[in-house]
Amino acid sequence: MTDSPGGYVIETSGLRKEFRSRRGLRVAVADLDLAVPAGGVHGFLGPNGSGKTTTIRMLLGLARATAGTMRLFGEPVPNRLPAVIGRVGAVVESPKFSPHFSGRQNLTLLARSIGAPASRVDAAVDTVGLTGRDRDRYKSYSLGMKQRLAIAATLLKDPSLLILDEPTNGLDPAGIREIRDTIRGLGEAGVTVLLSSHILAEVQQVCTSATIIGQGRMLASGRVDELVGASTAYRVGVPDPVAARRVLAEAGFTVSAEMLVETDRPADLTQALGAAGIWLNELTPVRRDLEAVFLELTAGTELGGDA
Ligand SMILES: Nc1ncnc2c1ncn2[C@@H]1O[C@H](COP(=O)(O)OP(=O)(O)OP(=O)(O)O)[C@@H](O)[C@H]1O
Repeated sequence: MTDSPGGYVIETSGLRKEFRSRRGLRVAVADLDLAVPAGGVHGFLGPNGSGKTTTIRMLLGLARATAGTMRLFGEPVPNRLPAVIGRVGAVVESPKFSPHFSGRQNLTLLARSIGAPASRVDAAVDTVGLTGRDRDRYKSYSLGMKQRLAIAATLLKDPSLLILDEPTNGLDPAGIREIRDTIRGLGEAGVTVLLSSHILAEVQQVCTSATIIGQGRMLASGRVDELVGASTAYRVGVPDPVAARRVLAEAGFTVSAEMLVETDRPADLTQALGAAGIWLNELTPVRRDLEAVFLELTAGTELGGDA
């Protein structure tokens, strides 16, 4: 739940971060307006170096913004961070667990140190699917299990916002799937999750909404189905593709080699063909996946430049 009047759990406005070094000024985040709605899993997507970690670090008070404003649960941060941080769980860097203790022992120690009830350990272990392996030593865990334990650690304080920075980095497909299932479960349980990632397929499967950034700037934001559906291509099947291609070109449509036409006016397409006496035997919408949208939007933004 959120106290924010706009219903957003995370809001930034004109957020900017500059790094100064001997090599000059590097703008890591520029004029970023982020709005993460309450509930569900929100993807925070961008190529390497696009400013995701820097944004998250600013939200958590780990880095100072050069300009702009930020709110968590409607409260301005970093000023009011102490008032809201108890409701925020975050996995930004690899947490330090003791390798010789079991996952459960690590969690129990942590729960004690933050004053969380011991009963939360059971709930956290269960939520991340570590039940049955929780009494094994941490050092025997796979990378995926270690990452799930890191998420379990953030759940000890029963957060309503969970911020995960590239939680599947370095995991194999099975590990990625485990984390994905865990995150999906958390979203379904009513936790708002900000999931930073550059793995598109995973985000598309788990996120309800997403923000795409490139070179620290917002490129697109909205519900995943809207982002993906913003552009729909149609596969056109006709008995005479050569004639159809000519008619469609004259009507102002661009037709790909595979007879795909990108348009939001399929009725105009059928009308143009029908008027020329060409009747369709197929008109299939082909939705792009998030990866295609992402690659298109972020083309040329992979290399962070010095300003
Ligand atoms: N402490 C720092 N000093 C100087 N430059 C920095 C610092 N931290 C980040 N940067 C630069 O800011 C830009 C954004 O980096 P950031 O780590 O936020 O990107 P990211 O989207 O999280 O990337 P990745 O997916 O690789 O983790 C990069 O160009 C990076 O080199």
